[in-house]
Amino acid sequence: MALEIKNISFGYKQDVTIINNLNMKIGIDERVGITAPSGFGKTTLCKIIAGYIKPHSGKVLLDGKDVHQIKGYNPIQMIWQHPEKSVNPRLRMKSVIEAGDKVEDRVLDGLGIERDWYNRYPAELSGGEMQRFCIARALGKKTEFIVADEISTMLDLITQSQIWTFLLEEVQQRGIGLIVVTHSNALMDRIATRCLDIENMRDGEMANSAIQSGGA
Ligand SMILES: Nc1ncnc2c1ncn2[C@@H]1O[C@H](COP(=O)(O)OP(=O)(O)OP(=O)(O)O)[C@@H](O)[C@H]1O
Repeated sequence: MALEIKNISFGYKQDVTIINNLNMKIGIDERVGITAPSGFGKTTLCKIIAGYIKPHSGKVLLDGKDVHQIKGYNPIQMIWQHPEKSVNPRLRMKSVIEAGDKVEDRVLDGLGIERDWYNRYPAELSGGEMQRFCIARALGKKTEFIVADEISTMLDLITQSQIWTFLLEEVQQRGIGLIVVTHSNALMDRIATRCLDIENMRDGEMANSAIQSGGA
């Protein structure tokens, strides 16, 4: 199982290209860190990979299948930087978590999700509690890849550490590929088996050849 980004180009305005003919291949056994300066297009790339934005040209393929054609549960799950923006504010957390694939109790417990949070609305949870729900929701049984876009930036260090310890163990045990965007070198060194600096990737270059980062 591999994720292939093939000749992807995209811009929000016709005359401004943000992503220009990008190529990369990521295996399910990899944890790939993506870096670039602010505003360079990391979130945009994450949204394209997870199927939220269609590229102007090129394709994202999961095991050879175009991810933008996949119907039903999306095996490429994105976890967003701002969890409150990624849930419907009018739904109680029980409905939020049940809207996706079945999430095992082991995952809920591992993330420290208390069951009495289920009856609350998103605005009644802290940012850290909400992010735990969003991570659990992304870990449905049919998930093959997780795209984590700055998911712990707003959390305190203890919560960051708890969440990453669980998430890392989970992806390694279940064989889920991980794509991580972070500005933290320490986190990158802890998590990534490979680091891609998309700022320095030349037009059409295969990102496979980018510099290696330390493994976790
Ligand atoms: N929906 C949108 N419409 C128009 N322009 C957008 C939109 N979303 C993002 N942009 C612009 O596209 C560029 C890339 O944004 P993106 O959020 O992908 O960058 P980033 O590398 O993730 O930044 P950061 O590290 O600050 O989160 C920025 O200049 C941003 O202003």
